[in-house]
Amino acid sequence: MTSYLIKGVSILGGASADLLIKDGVLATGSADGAEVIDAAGLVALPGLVDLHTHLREPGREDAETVETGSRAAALGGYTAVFAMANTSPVADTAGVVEQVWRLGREAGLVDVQPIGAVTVGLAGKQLAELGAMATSAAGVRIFSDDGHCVADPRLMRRALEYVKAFDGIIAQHAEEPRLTEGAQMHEGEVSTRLGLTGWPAVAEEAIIARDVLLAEHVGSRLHVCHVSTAGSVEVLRQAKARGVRVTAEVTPHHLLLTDELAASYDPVFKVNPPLRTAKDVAALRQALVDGVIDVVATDHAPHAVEDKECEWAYARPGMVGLETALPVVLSVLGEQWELIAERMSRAPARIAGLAGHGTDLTAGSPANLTLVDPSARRVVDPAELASRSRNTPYAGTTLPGRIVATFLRGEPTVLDGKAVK
Ligand SMILES: NC(=O)N[C@@H](CC(=O)O)C(=O)O
Ligand SMILES: [Zn+2]
Repeated sequence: MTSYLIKGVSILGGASADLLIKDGVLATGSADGAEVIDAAGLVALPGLVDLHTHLREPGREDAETVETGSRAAALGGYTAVFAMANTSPVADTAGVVEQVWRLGREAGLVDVQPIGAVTVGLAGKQLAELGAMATSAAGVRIFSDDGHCVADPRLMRRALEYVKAFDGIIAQHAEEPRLTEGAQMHEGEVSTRLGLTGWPAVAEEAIIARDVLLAEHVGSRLHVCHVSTAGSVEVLRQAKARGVRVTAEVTPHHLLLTDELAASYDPVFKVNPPLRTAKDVAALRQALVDGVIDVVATDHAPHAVEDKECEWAYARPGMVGLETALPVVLSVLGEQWELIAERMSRAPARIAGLAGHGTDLTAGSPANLTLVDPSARRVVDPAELASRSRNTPYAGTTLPGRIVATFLRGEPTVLDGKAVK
């Protein structure tokens, strides 16, 4: 195995230092024979961990595959991603989660950890084989019907009870379906002006409020996907203060973009939950700093051209995000490297119980890390994305930061800003 000496790097914004990688781990001692990487001006972060990625395989390999999504992830500085279960067939059996897990291993660019569905076929009627997925080779710990809400409270309670036995997590896409029928965007001033049916903030907040009570009652772990409203933040703040075992994520796009963008009628801005108001964006940013929101998760949602380049009403919701997540977060938080490492690497690894990721880059830990050039600026060009899909809301936008290199267990997956395979 090649050894690497990363010279003159700033670890999490600290003074310039050298990092030695030997046999896949961070090491001390002689750097003889090591390949030298000049990292002057670069910042080293633990490899990023994404709790919410849609890889579309099996079923929609025209939009993304485990391999193309893994490459996009590595280029974004990620060393692990959690693959959502809304594939076709749905990842609701040990067989499908093992298939996704195996495809991830074969691609070898990031650790792909499958998320299992909560209900059979995401239909919200009957619990899936959670235990069989947990004990499968994929070792599933997180379950989600994401794309759909587990709306039936009795089913949600049962799921929380079931996973408690093995300290599993139910990740909820919080959307009361009766309140979002026909919804095209956030319900508010802009939706009224545009004449589009709205998804009210309360449709998200009501489910989060219900679920934190259920999680508290059961004593089990709840994770809230893509929190998007100021009211949700307040519900979470209160629940956490009471000691409820709840964690939450926010996407980069909900930290930056607002519902005003829907006025363009460009479906690239159509996403679930929808882009909200500037007031919501401000509350989400504050919650991320406070820790009421634990992690940034991409909700990378690639879609084929025909599903996005059509009329707003017919377009599928979702945006790609793996390759722009860190630049967007940098533009929002600035160079707060400790905070970025916590919210994009350590906290997600800790929540998921993912060993070897989100470490503090000291000798002995697996060399899962990424090198970022914070002084670089990049104009986002959809044509340059490694993802098989092009539905980025940042086309033509200048974002700070460039991912220069990523290492997975000491092997480079990205060098000089390019994927190595
Ligand atoms: N976020 C989205 O708008 N879409 C996601 C599903 C989801 O995360 O809810 C998708 O699978 O496309
Ligand atoms: Zn969702």
